[in-house]
Amino acid sequence: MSWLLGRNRPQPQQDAVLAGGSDDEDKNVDPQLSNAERKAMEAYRFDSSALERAADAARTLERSRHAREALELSKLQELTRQQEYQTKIKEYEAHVEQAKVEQKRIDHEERRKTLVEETKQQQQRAQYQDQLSRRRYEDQLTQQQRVQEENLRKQEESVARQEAMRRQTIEHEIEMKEKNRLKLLEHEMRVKAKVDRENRDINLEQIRLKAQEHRTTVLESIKTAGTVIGAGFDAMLTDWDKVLTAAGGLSLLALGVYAARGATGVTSRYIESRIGKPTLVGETSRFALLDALKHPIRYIRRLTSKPTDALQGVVLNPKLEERLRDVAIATKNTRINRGLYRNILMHGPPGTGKTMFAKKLAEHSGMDYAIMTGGDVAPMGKEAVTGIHKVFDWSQTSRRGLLLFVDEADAFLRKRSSEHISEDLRAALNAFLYRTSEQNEKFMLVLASNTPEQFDYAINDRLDEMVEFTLPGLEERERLLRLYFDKYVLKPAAEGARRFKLETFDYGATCSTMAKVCEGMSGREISKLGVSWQAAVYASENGVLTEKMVLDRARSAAAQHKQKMAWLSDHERLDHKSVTGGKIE
Ligand SMILES: Nc1ncnc2c1ncn2[C@@H]1O[C@H](COP(=O)(O)OP(=O)(O)OP(=O)(O)O)[C@@H](O)[C@H]1O
Repeated sequence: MSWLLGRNRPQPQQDAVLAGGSDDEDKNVDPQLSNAERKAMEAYRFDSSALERAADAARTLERSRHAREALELSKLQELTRQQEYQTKIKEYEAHVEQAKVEQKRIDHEERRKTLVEETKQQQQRAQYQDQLSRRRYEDQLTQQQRVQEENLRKQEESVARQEAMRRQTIEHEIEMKEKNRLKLLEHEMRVKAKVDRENRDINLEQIRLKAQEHRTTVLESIKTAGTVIGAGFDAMLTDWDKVLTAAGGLSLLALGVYAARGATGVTSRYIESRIGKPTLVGETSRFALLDALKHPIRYIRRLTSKPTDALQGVVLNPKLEERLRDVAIATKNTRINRGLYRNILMHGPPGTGKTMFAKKLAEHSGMDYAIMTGGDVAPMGKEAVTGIHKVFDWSQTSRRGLLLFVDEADAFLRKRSSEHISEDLRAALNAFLYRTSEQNEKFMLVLASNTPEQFDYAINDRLDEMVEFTLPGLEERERLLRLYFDKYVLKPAAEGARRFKLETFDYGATCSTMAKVCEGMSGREISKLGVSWQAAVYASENGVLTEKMVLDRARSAAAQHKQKMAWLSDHERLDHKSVTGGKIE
């Protein structure tokens, strides 16, 4: 419609029209008027030229052939523009809706976060409250414990004071009694002395009479005996037959005595070589005839005893236990099948259970065992060879099969090339080698040594199995401590032994603590610790073994062990590494 109102017309023309108009108007304005009055008048003036132009245009349009189409077109354009506006409005509304949804989502998210945060804070608050209450409870417990300990201490002190008082009273009583007794004795002696003094003459007379009587009796007896023997001799010497008979009888009696003595010696020597224990054998489970007569019940019990577990009461590391179990099974089957026994070497630090296992092995396999010590061979000198042969002869006669355990075997089975070995020892070694050159179905040889590197090579050559016994590790120490705590403390306490009571504490935990303390100690040292707990109870005043006493003994044993290790000379450290299990502290 702008073209209709002439807005799109070129500006100069319009300006010209406006200017023209203005000129005409200026002509109509009174020249007498001031500028201000003129301006005020212009404000009320109406420019009708635009309306006139519009009317002209409308007339021109009415006259135009395309007026109708132009109007329709302009209407259409107007409609289109309105629709565009509507679309934009709708888009805008959609945007607004979306913004609202987004806002809602953000609000929801915010609320959720707030909720999570609040929950977290509540949890933290609850945890903190919980911690506080726990701490309060622990504090209460500690306080109670302290009070209890204090009470206990006071009670103990009071008991100790009472005990001291009681002891003082008893001592005082004893002292008084002793004094009274001495006074009484003195009085009695004094009275007796007085009486004696008064009766001295009578007593002397009595003694004199008794002595005279005794002398007369003796003289009478001698006189009678002399008369009888003299008469006998007189009768015998006058009769020669009686003399000859007496001489013959005496000679026969002497002969009988000597013959009997000789025969007994020969028989006993024969019996000893067959069944008697050789001097080199220190300990044996084999019963001699005499032992069977002396202890028949023990003998019968042993005959009827069932084989035990070879590792019962022996605590070793699991791998070694497994290996020894194999050895035990093999040995038992060898005995059952009358096979050839294998020779075993057990080496390792002292007190690690070598002898113990050897005995158990024999019991488990149903064999007898005999223990000899290598150190006993050297002092026998020239007799050593005979001694060794006796041991092997005796071993051959065992019906059940014999496990011959040679402890400290290195003492006489050392290298022949060594300068330290004497002639007698060399001969003993040769005898030993001779008797063990072949494997045997009568006896099993088990050698034990702390220093097997000293063995003669010929001995090494005879070994079928070598087993190393090591010092117990932490786990084994704990098992050993439990074993010996049970054996030496719990059992006697449970059996109600007199003056043997045990305080209640966590025994398992105490054993674990001690296992750490007793580092480096051998099985023997730990078993001795068990005995020392018993000694502690017997030495205590009230006969109660407390946890503190148990731990104190363990600490003391560990300190002693350290001291022993420190005493090892350099020579021992180098030569006897196996004494310390390779560990030198
Ligand atoms: N592994 C172990 N398990 C249980 N007890 C043990 C063990 N080792 C040693 N003992 C205890 O120590 C004692 C001595 O052990 P044993 O005589 O067997 O040691 P060893 O190795 O033969 O020592 P040594 O080389 O000095 O002859 C045993 O009687 C036992 O009480």
